[in-house]
Amino acid sequence: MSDFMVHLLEVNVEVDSVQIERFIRSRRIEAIGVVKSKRSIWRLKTVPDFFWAIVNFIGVFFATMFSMEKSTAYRKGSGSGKKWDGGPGGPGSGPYGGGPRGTPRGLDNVPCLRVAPAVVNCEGSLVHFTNAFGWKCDVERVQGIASTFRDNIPEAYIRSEQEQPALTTVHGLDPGVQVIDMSDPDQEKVHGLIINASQEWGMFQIINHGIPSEVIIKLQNVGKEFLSFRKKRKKFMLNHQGLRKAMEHFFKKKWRARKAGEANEDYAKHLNRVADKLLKTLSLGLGLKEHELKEAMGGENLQYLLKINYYPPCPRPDLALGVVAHTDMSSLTILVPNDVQGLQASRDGKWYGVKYIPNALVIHIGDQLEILSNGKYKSVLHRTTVNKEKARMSWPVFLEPPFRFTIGPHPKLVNGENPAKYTSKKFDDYCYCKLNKIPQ
Ligand SMILES: O=C(O)CCC(=O)C(=O)O
Ligand SMILES: [Fe+2]
Repeated sequence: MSDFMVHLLEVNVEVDSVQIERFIRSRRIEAIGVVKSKRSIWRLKTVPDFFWAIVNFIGVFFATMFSMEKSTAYRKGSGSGKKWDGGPGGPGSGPYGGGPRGTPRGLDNVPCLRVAPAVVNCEGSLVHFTNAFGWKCDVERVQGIASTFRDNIPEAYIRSEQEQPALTTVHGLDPGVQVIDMSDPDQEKVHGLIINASQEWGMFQIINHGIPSEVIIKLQNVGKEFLSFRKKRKKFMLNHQGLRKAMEHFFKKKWRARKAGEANEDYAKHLNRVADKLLKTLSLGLGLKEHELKEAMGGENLQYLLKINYYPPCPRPDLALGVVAHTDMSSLTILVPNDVQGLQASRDGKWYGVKYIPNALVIHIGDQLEILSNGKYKSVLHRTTVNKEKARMSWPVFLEPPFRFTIGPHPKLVNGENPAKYTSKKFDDYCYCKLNKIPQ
């Protein structure tokens, strides 16, 4: 345990995450000096997008778990990535050079979700929210709304007819998102399926991946435990140095804090292995050497961010969405759901339910991988529905490049015949543009 670090970077309790995410993200970037111009989130069009009680209530980052040095770099937003740094485009400097602008599938037009460090204070129907740099905002608690409405929901949560799950979900025979058995002795076949699914859907599920079910159950229990910790005031602050203390504050009892840390550590170790395997396969699928794709995402500085989503029961699951359609800004997202069906993937403009399979991991290709692969792999458009009786939860881990790492189409995939379809830029700047709907 000595060199192990779990970073509790955030507790966004019971709030509409989009309001929060836009707020923190913009401020955060300003604060670390990436965007030099004085941009204020409030000057941008922050039309709050009301999800049905989507909650990113705790983000446990175990990215840089093996090195304090790396974690400090991460905190300062200066993850190494020297090799690709100095790519085109300066901080907040308008158009980025190099390669044609715009993206074939319109990554620009797709919303995204984001988490970041914060302190949250619940008081009555409001959440007072303060980010790591001291900026504050108040957000209404959606959990409160969930408990006051029995048969209907506030207008703001009713999605348009083009989005309502009851009207837009495909039912029937379509095979949907592929389920891949990682233990199949025919590994060539496994590789082929992964590569194909990443091109066609941008999403697949893996079973027999080698992560013991107890490890997954323990991870889930940490989130559930937090949920059952019902207090008027939940306050928690990121603390890189005093992590153990922070955990103790959060879980109140030392043994609980230790249990939570160990659960994440265990999961992180296993996940690392699964991720490496997937990235090697995806690298070969692009005609690169096994290690080249991971290297192009930051190599050993690749960040692992765990988020926990909580969706309370909703009286009108036909009208509302858990999270609206979005693509992840990550390179790869690896998600564990609970047993309440809800995740949906889009393909050719249609929405398909992703079948819940006990112990399966749902793999999403994220924006950075679409960019790196110059469009060969597809960042999957996905959303979640909610349930009338049951709360849904999910535990996605986002594999992301360090903030200051430059991502663009891999140089080996670009030539006269295959020009770059995406501009290269630092991951931080990518996120800023996407969150604020600035063309990439
Ligand atoms: O809850 C889920 O299954 C998906 C959540 C999600 O898409 C996200 O957190 O980015
Ligand atoms: Fe997502």
